[in-house]
Amino acid sequence: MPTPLIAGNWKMNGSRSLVESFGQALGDAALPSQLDVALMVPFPYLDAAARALSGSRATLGAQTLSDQASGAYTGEVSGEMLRELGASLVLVGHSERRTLFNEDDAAVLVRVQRALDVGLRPILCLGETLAERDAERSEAVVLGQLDAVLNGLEPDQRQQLVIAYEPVWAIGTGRTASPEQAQAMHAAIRRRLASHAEALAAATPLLYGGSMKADNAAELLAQPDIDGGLIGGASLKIDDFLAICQSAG
Ligand SMILES: O=C(CO)COP(=O)(O)O
Repeated sequence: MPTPLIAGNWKMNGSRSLVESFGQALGDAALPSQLDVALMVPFPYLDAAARALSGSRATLGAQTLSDQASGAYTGEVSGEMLRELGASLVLVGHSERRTLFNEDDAAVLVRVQRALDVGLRPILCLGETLAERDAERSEAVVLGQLDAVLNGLEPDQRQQLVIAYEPVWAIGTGRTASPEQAQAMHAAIRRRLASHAEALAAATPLLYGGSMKADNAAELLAQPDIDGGLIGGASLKIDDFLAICQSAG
């Protein structure tokens, strides 16, 4: 079974002082021994976060990366730059990137490949909209997003993936997927991974995201195929984030 991972996605929130507070609190916290913790902070805070988290077990991640390695792409940030600033993880294909920034499956695959090229571990985000769930297309949509990446990678590259199932209708809405709904999708993802290789299915961490909070985390994390969480809003409050970390122990 993969080591549980709790990753906080700050999105376009936070501040330099919040970075400092999290570094301090995560350094002081008695975290469960079998737990990986990560914070995905906005680009401008990566450098400060690398320093602030250096006395803690938490690793550092970014929220996206350019589909180009370098060059005349004003405003973009390359995977190599993220590595240089101390990131080891990067979100790819978050539903906000897919919807608001028009990143389709091909764009997601290129970014996964760019991340792998420079040694960043991609957290590949998958999820269906409410309309797709209501039309009973959830599994087809999510597995389609997954296949678009798996089929573009070599077997050794697939082993680097972390996968996050984040139903779009549960993100930032306070409406979480039920443990049964989340487990069912995670099991479907696990089966699809197993169709490539049993070892891949066994080793890939599958995170749930979407209104995961201190008071519902334990029930979600108790599901057999949920290996951790990708936390949005609750990752901006240190007490809530630490409580979720404790639930994963
Ligand atoms: O999008 C998310 C994490 O990437 C989930 O956000 P919330 O936890 O705020 O619903």
